[in-house]
Amino acid sequence: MMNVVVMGAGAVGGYYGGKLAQNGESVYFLVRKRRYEQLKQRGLNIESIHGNFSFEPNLIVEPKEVEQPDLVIVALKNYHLEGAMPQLEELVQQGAKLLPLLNGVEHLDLFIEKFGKENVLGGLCYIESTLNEKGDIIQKSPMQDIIFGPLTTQDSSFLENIEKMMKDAKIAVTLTEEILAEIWKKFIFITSLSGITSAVRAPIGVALEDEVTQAFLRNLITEVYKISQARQVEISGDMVDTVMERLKSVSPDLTSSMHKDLKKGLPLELDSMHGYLLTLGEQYNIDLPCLKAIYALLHPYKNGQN
Ligand SMILES: NC(=O)C1=CN([C@@H]2O[C@H](COP(=O)(O)OP(=O)(O)OC[C@H]3O[C@@H](n4cnc5c(N)ncnc54)[C@H](OP(=O)(O)O)[C@@H]3O)[C@@H](O)[C@H]2O)C=CC1
Ligand SMILES: CC(C)(CO)C(=O)C(=O)O
Repeated sequence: MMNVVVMGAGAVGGYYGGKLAQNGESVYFLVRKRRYEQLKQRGLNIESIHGNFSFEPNLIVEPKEVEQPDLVIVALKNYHLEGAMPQLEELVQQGAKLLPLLNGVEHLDLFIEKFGKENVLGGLCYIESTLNEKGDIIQKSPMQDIIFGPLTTQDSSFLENIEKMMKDAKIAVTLTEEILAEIWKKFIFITSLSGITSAVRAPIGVALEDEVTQAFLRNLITEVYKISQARQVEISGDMVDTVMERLKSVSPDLTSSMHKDLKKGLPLELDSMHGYLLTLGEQYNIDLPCLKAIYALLHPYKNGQN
């Protein structure tokens, strides 16, 4: 059995780690002091559209508490990464491979540079989950997909074991050789969705109902797609139409984790998402008026209000 470390027992890590632990996998939740106290006291409680569950998580505060870590599910916010790097480094030195599920692509370059492609898998997730004021995880929409894959040659049985472990835990998982394209497809989707829902301060249905806002959204998607093409990411089909159709097909109540964080007064992953795209735009000399507008509108709130 694999030893899985979940770094970031929040809305994403707590949910997926919880599903694996519930299914009898060996899961360690590497947490900081405040979350340690909270989870020790209350346990990990997941209120999910797929069925509620609660359990006592196996909490650790130091990487050395795991004898042989095989896989680290990294589910931190991008702005937490710097503080977490020494522990991630320790885990990699102990033999673990990293599977980041963060939104964005900037962290991937950072991980590859620091740890080498052979120690990092590409990954992403589609899930709408959030923490309530007690630290419990709330999941109201059904998606719970993880897509992952190798960035370089990897032992295929290791990858298949991860896939099987997740499937057995009823996580909708896809193992792909095209992980970079999948990461970019998610990036195009999420920077558009999070940008528009946060700027409008409403779920996606509101932006789609208004002709002017819908047209802005389409232009926003087009801008991010252009950057992916400048980066030579292979994405087949009409990505702008695909994203528009996907946004129209989801519940009008769907909103982004960025919009939820904005409402809670928490910091936003603005620099690693829209800010990062603007940096790439400058590099490739692409005009990005919609992205610039989104970035400017959200900038006052990027460090949170608490
Ligand atoms: N929520 C969602 O619906 C989705 C989120 N994502 C992405 O997934 C990533 C994680 O998001 P989400 O789960 O919502 O974020 P949360 O804020 O809910 O969880 C992040 C967790 O990381 C913990 N943390 C921070 N630093 C450390 C550290 N050094 N060691 C251990 N734990 C640490 C925080 O704990 P504490 O501060 O309490 O110590 C917190 O519990 C983001 O990139 C997000 O964009 C992707 C898809 C959907
Ligand atoms: C849109 C969603 C919920 C899909 O995973 C997401 O990734 C986010 O809000 O961060």
